[in-house]
Amino acid sequence: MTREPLIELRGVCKSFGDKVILDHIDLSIYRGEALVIIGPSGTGKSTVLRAIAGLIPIDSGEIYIKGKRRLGLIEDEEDSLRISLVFQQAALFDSLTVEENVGFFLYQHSKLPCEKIRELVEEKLEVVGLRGIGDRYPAELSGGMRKRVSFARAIMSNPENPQDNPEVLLYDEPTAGLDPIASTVIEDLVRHLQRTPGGCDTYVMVTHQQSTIRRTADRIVFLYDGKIQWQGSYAEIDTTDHPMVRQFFSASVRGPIKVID
Ligand SMILES: Nc1ncnc2c1ncn2[C@@H]1O[C@H](COP(=O)(O)OP(=O)(O)OP(=O)(O)O)[C@@H](O)[C@H]1O
Repeated sequence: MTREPLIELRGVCKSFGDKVILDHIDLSIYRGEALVIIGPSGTGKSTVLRAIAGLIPIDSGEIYIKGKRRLGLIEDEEDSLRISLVFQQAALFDSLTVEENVGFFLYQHSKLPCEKIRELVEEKLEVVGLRGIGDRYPAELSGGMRKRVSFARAIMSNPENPQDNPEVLLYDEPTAGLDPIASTVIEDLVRHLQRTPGGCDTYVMVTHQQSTIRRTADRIVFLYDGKIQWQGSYAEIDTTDHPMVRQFFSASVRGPIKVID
């Protein structure tokens, strides 16, 4: 029996001006998968995430969500699954409390009583290990805590609309700028959310950090020059003789990847 992907990109192309960023990308994401996209800076990794999220239009190709072709952007139509994006910066509203930030979607889009929303927020804060901080403001938190608050917001769901529960999380460099220990906390949390009811079992992540790749990837895709150049597991990084992967992980300036000055 063939599994149907949750999300499928077929021949996706995207240029900015005359710069081709994605050149006929084919990529399938299956339920329960932990997919990590790697590659040199400026190669289009975040663009892939934003295309999957429906935040930017693609020039050509097709994106299928649970087998149904997406025709516009996320704001134009209802996807049959909710995709949540966790940005590199936690992107919290500074003037709102943690509780108001995490519950933002429900305060805006549901008729649930405030008391119920507060309870749901507290449950999600507990999942990310931050119980009892709902009254604080983002400025009072460390960078790692702010990230975890943004994770809680991403997995927020509405019990009145279970179809709104996030089924895919997109993480854009969740450990960028964090020290190694804070990174470990986030990496553990990513895996924890994947395995915990009330979390989200499928994710696609972009990261540059080797520890994050090692600890959070089931499958890795290597993007360069508009194309997926290589796919494999973390263990296969050590054994592959693919020249781009070798160059990337040996941090060499010599090889097929052009160094941008
Ligand atoms: N909205 C936009 N308008 C014009 N150019 C853009 C836009 N978004 C991205 N780009 C360009 O597309 C290229 C790919 O950007 P993208 O952010 O996807 O790369 P990336 O692989 O995620 O990079 P990094 O690892 O540095 O975060 C870059 O050259 C970037 O400047």
